[in-house]
Amino acid sequence: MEDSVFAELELAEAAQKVGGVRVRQHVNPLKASLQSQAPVPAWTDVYASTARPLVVDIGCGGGRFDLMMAKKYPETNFLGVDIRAPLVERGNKWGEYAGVVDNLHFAECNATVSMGKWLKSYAEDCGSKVETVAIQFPDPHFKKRHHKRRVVQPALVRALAEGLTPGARVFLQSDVKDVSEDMRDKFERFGAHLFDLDASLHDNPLGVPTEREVQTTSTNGRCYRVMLVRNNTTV
Ligand SMILES: C[S@@+](CC[C@H](N)C(=O)[O-])C[C@H]1O[C@@H](n2cnc3c(N)ncnc32)[C@H](O)[C@@H]1O
Repeated sequence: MEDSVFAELELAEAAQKVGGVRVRQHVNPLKASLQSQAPVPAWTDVYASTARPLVVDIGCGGGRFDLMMAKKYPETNFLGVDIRAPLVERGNKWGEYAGVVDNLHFAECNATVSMGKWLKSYAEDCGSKVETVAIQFPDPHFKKRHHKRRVVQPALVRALAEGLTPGARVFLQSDVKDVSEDMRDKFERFGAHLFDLDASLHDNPLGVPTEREVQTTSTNGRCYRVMLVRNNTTV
């Protein structure tokens, strides 16, 4: 099943390049239309059980990581979040196609703006824990004047600090050293005393690579990985 699903994914992506609807490569997250709070997902509609812990993948892209994780860990709910609506729609379609729907959902939002309310809602409305938030290979926005478009901003660090309970993990990885250091620096500056550095990691502790991670490692590129843990200091 898994092989055929991923073969179909490759075909769909190839088809897009030869004439289907193209997904824009980049979206400017600072656009005025992307500054409002996105509606919180209707948790009881999108998951078969909301008693399960939640893993959130911010900037999920094509969503293969989420699909594979949801298949591998049926007792955990997975939420792939992306700012590009077509990727989110496609992710949900692939979940249905693969028969992985009970614990997998993709939703559109600008994470920097909306994530705080979403995390709090899962904890308060479902009474369940957000176990891990992953930010993997975020868009690097190399030019200095575009660094403010990067997804990890003070507002997101504060949202994670407020929305996560002690013990929750934040997993950061990038193939760009400067981006990795910038993410870590933002957590140190704006989440000071609220997150402990668990480890700088050689391997991906989640056990399933993202699309970008496969691309990087298959060309012998380096991945810079950090795991942070929310401690019990109150905000
Ligand atoms: C380079 S891709 C990485 C995709 C995937 N995580 C991987 O490792 O293969 C970065 C993704 O983050 C999304 N993104 C960028 N800014 C975002 C934001 N503010 N909120 C949510 N998603 C965002 C982009 O649309 C894109 O799909």
